[in-house]
Amino acid sequence: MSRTRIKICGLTRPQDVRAAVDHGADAVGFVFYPPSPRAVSIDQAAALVALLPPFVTSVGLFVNAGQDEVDAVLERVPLQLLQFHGDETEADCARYGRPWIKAARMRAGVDLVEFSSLHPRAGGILVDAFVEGYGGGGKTFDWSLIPEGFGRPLVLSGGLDAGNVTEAVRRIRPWAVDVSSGVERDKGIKDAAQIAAFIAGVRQADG
Ligand SMILES: O=C(O)c1ccccc1N[C@@H]1O[C@H](COP(=O)(O)O)[C@@H](O)[C@H]1O
Repeated sequence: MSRTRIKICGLTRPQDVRAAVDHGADAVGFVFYPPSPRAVSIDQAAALVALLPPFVTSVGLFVNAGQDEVDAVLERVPLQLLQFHGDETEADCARYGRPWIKAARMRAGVDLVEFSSLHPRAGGILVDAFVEGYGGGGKTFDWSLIPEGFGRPLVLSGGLDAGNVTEAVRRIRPWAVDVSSGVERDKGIKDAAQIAAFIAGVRQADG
């Protein structure tokens, strides 16, 4: 069994990028969704991505962004993976010639297999709790909505933190986990000790 990949999302400060990298994150996420308290400008993101060493993936998160908006970011920020967290169609996501993952907003009645069939070219399906405002809500969802043997790379997110991630990984065995609120001391302000504890919690489940 390979180790669970870890993404730390919603970084806004150089020291938080360094903490994520130093503690062993595989990917870091930057939010390009203006209403989010974690939103970064293009200049800010370019400076933060420049801090990343090789083999740590830079991820750009978008919510129902226009093509011009995404293109403007991609022109200046070397993002390696796109995360579409809104109501984007497969065609919307495929426009940029970059790999992407697609978020499913989970609540009772959502059929993940059907959702997945609508996004056949996404590199993975991220599952997050349905919240007003699209994400970053620090809310868990009913993990039994995830079918056993899902069959595609699954990124588990939504309300994960150092206190629940070990159980989550043991139970779901996702390809990766993604966390934002659960490693923060304030919105957009990460806490190095919580990042370290979160990553240790994942590794404990990996065995
Ligand atoms: O982080 C945000 O502000 C955000 C805004 C809009 C859409 C998604 C957002 N973040 C993503 O939400 C999930 C769950 O986050 P949390 O750990 O529950 O806070 C995660 O995938 C973030 O990447």
